[in-house]
Amino acid sequence: MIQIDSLTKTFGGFLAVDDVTFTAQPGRVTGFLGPNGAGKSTTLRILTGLTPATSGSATVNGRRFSDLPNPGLEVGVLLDASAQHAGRTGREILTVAARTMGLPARRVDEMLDLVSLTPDEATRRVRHYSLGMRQRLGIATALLGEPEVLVLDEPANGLDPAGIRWMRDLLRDYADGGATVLLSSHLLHEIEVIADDLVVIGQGRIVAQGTKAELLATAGTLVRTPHHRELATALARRGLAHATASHGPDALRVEADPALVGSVAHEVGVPLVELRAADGAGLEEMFLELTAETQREGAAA
Ligand SMILES: Nc1ncnc2c1ncn2[C@@H]1O[C@H](COP(=O)(O)OP(=O)(O)OP(=O)(O)O)[C@@H](O)[C@H]1O
Repeated sequence: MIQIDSLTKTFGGFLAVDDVTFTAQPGRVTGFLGPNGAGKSTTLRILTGLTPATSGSATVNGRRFSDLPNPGLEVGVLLDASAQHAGRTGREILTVAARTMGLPARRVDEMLDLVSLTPDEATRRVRHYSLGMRQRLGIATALLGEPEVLVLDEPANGLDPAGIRWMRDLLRDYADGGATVLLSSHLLHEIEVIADDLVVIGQGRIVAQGTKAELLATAGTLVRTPHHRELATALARRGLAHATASHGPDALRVEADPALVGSVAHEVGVPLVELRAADGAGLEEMFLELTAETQREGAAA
């Protein structure tokens, strides 16, 4: 289990992580989501002992990373796949890591096999690896000690669609085996399919968290009508929050259930083209709205 408790980090006067609290549970994949610069990597770097916290705490199985006697056996970490020693071969990197953790040499071959790096690729120097191969090697290193906890920063970076599917299945199986899996991404759809729980961060602060099902439920209702202005006015009169949805100029996303939205439309005689619970697309919009202040392109403005 991972516990982040009132975690705060400032760089000079800049507040990068602001009183962040969440847990990632065993047997579940927790997606840590937020736009660029939201504070995800900083949180994960504190969790894995690479950066000190300004205040608050981050623990793995109840202990700080720096207090774990043999961290690789308890927590597998993949933060920056490009940070691996470029002059070593993939096999050498795994062999050194296995020795450091006191693991038998056969684990190296098992891991190479697991991440589908061929014997030829394993003897190439990492500087000649593609980003996808580096991610695979990073995953192999993280899983070497069969840790109960996995922490991965943007693991899908550089992977092709088949690689993304492979990574997703691997992490799903790992969590199904009882492990705690925490992974970050700035792309909702990348982790929406795999995450059981979501923690959404924007400008260093948690803006939403819960199970995916809960967050989907709060994504509200998608409604389409040619008379969207009249409907918007009627919804506003009832105090129901709504926003234009990206499904088209005639679409609204309303923070209420479909039955209520339908009855408001009926009251004001507005015909509807579509009325349904907002799905993943609704979640995407909610994510954009929640983190709007940190969207550089003003995507949700
Ligand atoms: N060492 C540092 N010194 C100063 N500012 C930093 C430092 N590390 C991170 N920051 C700032 O803290 C903020 C959060 O950065 P962080 O890397 O945690 O974001 P992120 O959510 O991981 O973003 P991305 O999706 O782009 O990786 C950013 O504004 C970043 O510039």
